[in-house]
Amino acid sequence: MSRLRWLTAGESHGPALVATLEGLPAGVPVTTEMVADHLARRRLGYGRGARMKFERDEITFLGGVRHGLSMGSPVAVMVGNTEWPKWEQVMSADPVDPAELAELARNAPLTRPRPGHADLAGMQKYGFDEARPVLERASARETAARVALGAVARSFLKEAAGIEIVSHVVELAAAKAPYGVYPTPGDVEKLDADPVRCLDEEASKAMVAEIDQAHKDGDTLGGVVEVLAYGVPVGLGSHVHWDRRLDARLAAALMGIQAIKGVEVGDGFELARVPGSKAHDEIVATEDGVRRVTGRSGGTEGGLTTGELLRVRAAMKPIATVPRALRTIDVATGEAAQAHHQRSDVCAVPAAGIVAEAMVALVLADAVVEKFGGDSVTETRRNVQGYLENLAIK
Ligand SMILES: Cc1cc2nc3c(=O)[nH]c(=O)nc-3n(C[C@H](O)[C@H](O)[C@H](O)COP(=O)(O)O)c2cc1C
Ligand SMILES: C=C(O[C@@H]1CC(C(=O)O)=C[C@@H](OP(=O)(O)O)[C@H]1O)C(=O)O
Repeated sequence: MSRLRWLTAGESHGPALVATLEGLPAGVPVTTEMVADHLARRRLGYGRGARMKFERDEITFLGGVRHGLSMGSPVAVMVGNTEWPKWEQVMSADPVDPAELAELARNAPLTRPRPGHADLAGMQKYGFDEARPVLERASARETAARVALGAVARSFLKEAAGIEIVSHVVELAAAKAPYGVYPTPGDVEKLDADPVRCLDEEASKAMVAEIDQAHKDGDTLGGVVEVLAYGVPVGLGSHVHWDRRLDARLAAALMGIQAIKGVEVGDGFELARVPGSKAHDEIVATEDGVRRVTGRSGGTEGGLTTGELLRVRAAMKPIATVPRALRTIDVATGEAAQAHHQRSDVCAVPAAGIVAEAMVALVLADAVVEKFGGDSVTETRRNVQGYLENLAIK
């Protein structure tokens, strides 16, 4: 069961986000630059709103890392919000003079909850009369903290087991990339240079056109991202209990990303539409050992990794803050109203792909530590190698 523990805290317009990762072996290369690179990738993507242009992610390690290597102690990282000076009173931890707050337009009560965001249900559940205390934490700003930890997790995966993670956008509204084209780690630079992180040029253009049209229409869009993990050894996760199943752990982690409403492992829902003879991956003996002729399962069977390419997809619903605002009620009066809207992303599917990579990295890192242990990454690597060399069936 889980060996790596991780938590995030912090609000969208608070001073910073913080994240901790406990259980990481010592000796994992971890640098501020490494985290900054992944946070910069999360900011990419055609269709993101104004905030992405002016805000910066300021990274500070607070613990767990020394001279570029993890020490085995909890890793703590802080991602500063450079927007903070504008929000110091609105989001102050300590009480602020109500007269001073009343002067601030930014602090106007958000009483017209947005359909599709956490606003209304959060206000009802926590007993707030406006949405600010809900949306501050529901916001996907929090995903910056996950991506920071994901950067650490993927460094561990590479060092311990040679695992590498890639993601791409496969659908954006009605535009689709050709099915069955899987980018490799060598394609990451090209993917990151594409406005929507799609490998296929035609599909990329169609996706950009979808975003332009939605922007003109005052609307928002969702899409589907696919995450691939190369080099995953056979036997992560387990068939023996539901919460040890790696497919279940991946699905929960991906579904835990804001706005993700569907997860598929391998061919997922499509497998329900074809007979068994076209659904499973036949097993053959090759010079490279036991292999599968296809990759429909997405690299897991019975909750265990098979040693083949791990492949999961996540479907993101359209952004909730629709510029052509949707119908709602003003909770202060009970009257019909239009949902509050100031600024927002038109589409954040490319960014969601980077967050999905981080979630897959954290789940796989947990599963590697669970199976192979190790207080240092050298020990983990030795255990991985020893296991693979001694597999009874290769
Ligand atoms: C990377 C990313 C960026 C997002 N940007 C916005 C945004 O600008 N405006 C918005 O209303 N929702 C945005 N969302 C979606 C909301 O965070 C999400 O819909 C909300 O937290 C409610 O959760 P739920 O959609 O899972 O029900 C974004 C999500 C992600 C993953
Ligand atoms: C700040 C980020 O994403 C935010 C996620 C988000 C939401 O509602 O989820 C709403 C927007 O923030 P605001 O309402 O302040 O414009 C996005 O910019 C980020 O990803 O770093």
